[in-house]
Amino acid sequence: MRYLTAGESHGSQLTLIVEGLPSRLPFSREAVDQQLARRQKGYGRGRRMQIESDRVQVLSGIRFGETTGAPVALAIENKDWVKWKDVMSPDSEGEKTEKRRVSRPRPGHADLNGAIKYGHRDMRDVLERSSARETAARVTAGAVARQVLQLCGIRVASHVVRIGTVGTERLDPARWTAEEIAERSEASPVRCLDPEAEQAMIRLIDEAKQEGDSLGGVVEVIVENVPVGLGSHVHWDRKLDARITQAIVSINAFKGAEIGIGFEAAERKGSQVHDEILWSEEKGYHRATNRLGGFEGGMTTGEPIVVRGVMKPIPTLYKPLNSVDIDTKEPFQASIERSDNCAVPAAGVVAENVVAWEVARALLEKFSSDTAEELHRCVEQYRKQVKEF
Ligand SMILES: Cc1cc2nc3c(=O)[nH]c(=O)nc-3n(C[C@H](O)[C@H](O)[C@H](O)COP(=O)(O)O)c2cc1C
Ligand SMILES: C=C(O[C@@H]1CC(C(=O)O)=C[C@@H](OP(=O)(O)O)[C@H]1O)C(=O)O
Repeated sequence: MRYLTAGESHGSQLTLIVEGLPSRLPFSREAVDQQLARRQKGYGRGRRMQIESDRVQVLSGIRFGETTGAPVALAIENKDWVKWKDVMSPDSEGEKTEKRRVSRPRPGHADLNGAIKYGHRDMRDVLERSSARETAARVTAGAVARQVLQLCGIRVASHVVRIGTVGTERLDPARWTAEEIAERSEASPVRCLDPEAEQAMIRLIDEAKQEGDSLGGVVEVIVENVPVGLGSHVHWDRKLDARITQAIVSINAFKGAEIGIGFEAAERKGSQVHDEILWSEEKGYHRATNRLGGFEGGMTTGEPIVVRGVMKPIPTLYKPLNSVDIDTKEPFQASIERSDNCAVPAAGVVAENVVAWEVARALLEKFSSDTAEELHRCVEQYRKQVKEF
């Protein structure tokens, strides 16, 4: 299974093609729209989110609520486009307008590097595509992938574990199910499970906004009921933990990812890191702990996948940073029209969906899956086989 996205932030729409889905998979447009709506929420978002109301349009590959096995083409309209039609015109006869031309690169964005690399004197040709607007298409891909996961009883959830200096304790996995995490985080404006930390995070976002500053943070994604042995130890690019961390770091503004206790493993002794193996009639093989976040040797262990991603603070600041105009080579202080000042809660939804995609992709690689029924049968049979191993 693979996907491609296309589209600019202020162009007419985002386009997504998903190829390799099983046929006869029930497809719910409402479930995709639900994920899109979740991505638009979260305390700290800017005015653009009041303009957009993302909904998926199905162009091909689905008939009467089921996949046919053909590529699925989907689109999400950019409502803001009506105000940008002349600036974003694809017609060669269209006037290459000076209006909205960008000659002032914003620190922390792709503007300057992209302009130098692709030879653009108008950095709009870079920033339109580098914008995190594109994450709406990636959430759509993840929402489609979740329909594969749902068929196999695999659940995905996420929550915010840090914004700026305010963080929460690690979850006790025995206490929290994916369903509870999803429910509780959804009820919180910052998608945090701890009510005290939630209030402190909100205060921090308000303070940063008043100062014209921005904030980053950390999100955690949990995937439950994953079969043992997704991914592989035999080759670097088949290791699922590596694919998942790449997916996380590919989200705009994400600078790192860790599996399980991640960087904390460096400080601990081996006996405090590795998860002892147990067996019982009821559960089959399982682990006493899940410090390694559901992975050994690039393969799933059957314990929940636990992955965290760190997001840098939003680079566009109302408090201006120094930069250099590429026309005059003169220094200037960046001024802005609108921006998010914290997008960590929204980015958590993106993280959740890119992880869902990678898990579904690994599932379809492992199991025979021309039809949804075939995939379901193979997964069930394998789960039985694992228990009898
Ligand atoms: C959901 C989401 C919303 C974002 N919103 C903004 C924004 O409003 N303003 C901004 O400057 N950056 C925003 N960003 C971050 C930039 O897109 C990102 O920092 C930039 O494209 C440069 O990429 P890099 O940080 O990965 O190097 C957002 C990121 C995400 C994931
Ligand atoms: C449009 C979205 O996020 C945008 C991501 C973004 C950036 O620079 O990444 C900048 C802002 O866009 P604009 O400059 O149009 O206000 C955000 O609103 C979205 O998440 O759908």
